Amino acid sequence: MAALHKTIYIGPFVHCATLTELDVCPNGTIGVSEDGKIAFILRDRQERQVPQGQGWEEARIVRIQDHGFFFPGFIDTHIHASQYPNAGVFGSSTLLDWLNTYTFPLESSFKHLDKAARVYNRVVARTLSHGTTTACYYATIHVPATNLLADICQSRGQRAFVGRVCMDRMSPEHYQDESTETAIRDSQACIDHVKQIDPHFDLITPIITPRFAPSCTPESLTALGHLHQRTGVPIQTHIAENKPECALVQELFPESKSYTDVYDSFGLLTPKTILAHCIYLSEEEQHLIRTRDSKVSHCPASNTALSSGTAKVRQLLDNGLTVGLGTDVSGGYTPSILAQAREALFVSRHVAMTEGSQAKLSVEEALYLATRGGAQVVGLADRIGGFEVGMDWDAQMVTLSEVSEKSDELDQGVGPVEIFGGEEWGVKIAKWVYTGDDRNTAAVWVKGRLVHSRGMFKA
Ligand SMILES: Nc1nc2[nH]cnc2c(=O)[nH]1
Ligand SMILES: [Zn+2]
Repeated sequence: MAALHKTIYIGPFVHCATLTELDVCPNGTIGVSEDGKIAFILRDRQERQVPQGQGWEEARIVRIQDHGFFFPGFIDTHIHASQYPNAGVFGSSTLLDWLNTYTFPLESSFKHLDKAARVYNRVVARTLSHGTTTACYYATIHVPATNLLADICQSRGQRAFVGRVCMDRMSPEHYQDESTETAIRDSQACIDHVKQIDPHFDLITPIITPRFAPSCTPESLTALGHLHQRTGVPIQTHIAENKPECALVQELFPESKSYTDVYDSFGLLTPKTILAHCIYLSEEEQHLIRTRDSKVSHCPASNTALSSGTAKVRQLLDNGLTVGLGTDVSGGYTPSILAQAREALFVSRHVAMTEGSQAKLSVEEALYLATRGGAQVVGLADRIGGFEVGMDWDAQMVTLSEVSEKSDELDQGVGPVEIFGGEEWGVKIAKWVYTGDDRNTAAVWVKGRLVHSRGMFKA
């Protein structure tokens, strides 16, 4: 479902021009046609020239309130929808014991479809409320629940990549694929389901999801490589997240040169592969990923929460890798990509404490990773991540309100960003990134369809 009506969005808009530069248009007008695509962009309200004779006279108008602006929707390149009930629950665990203690028991409960329905409806609604217009979801091993997640994303209007998790070892027997044959059969069933509900993958795309190398036998990795080759469906997995995990991979795949080489040797390192974490990668591995044009999902909150390590994002970027942000719920504690931008900024400062100040990311760079970078990671850079004519209107309305005269009264329901008037755009954006939350996300659209709204915008 798209926009249904021509709509003209009037007010400031902000998006990323390059990795290091924002494009701020304080007096913008953006026309979005019925198919949800941007039809025109005018940069100066005084000279506004809406196209004549094409029905734009009757278009709906959406105006920005207060100190707000339109911003591209966020792209979460790595999130476990099934782990949402555990967001914030990780204690002092690290990856491998966290999987056994918290994660497998929760995920295995998704054999009950009523549980899946409750959690998946909530996580899609919640991520939309944080401005996430595209999400790359890991579900569980269960076919009915995974298909239900695809259905829910479609009906709620979120653009999504939905993956049935493949794993046939190193988890309780009741929560693993019985065999390579059943793993492939079940993955194919989930691909077929998406083909049925969205034949051209306009909104929902299936994604082949080997959990990570230790969870998969060489036989199933081989078969998943073939499945990718046969179907062209993208791939997502984890890599080099934690030191004991890397040691385990070396032990399980002694003939492989590296963790990256494991995926490469099974045909799983392709331009359509999204690799989460990438903390402990040698220069050689980064070079191999670059050569294969595989993509990186940086998950800073998760990497800190599970004390996995600090990903060297500056180095990854300097080595020519394509990087987006992932919440990695529930390794990560929040479904907010705005929070990931903030966490990425802080993690880069921790890296800078040992590697030098060039490691620090800027606010502009963090926002780039959250939007354009994410769009490149999911292979949709020509459709989402910025505002250009011909791109889809996947956008959020951010509202920042000015502190009132009676500054001792806190307005209920107004977001936490404190604007005092006279702030320049760079300051406003920095305040949003460092102090904002979902209360500042007034409305969210995917392909021109309103998929979330709150507060004043709702009236
Ligand atoms: N963060 C994270 N890493 C993993 N590695 C294998 N499975 C997982 C998972 O569920 N979350
Ligand atoms: Zn993960």
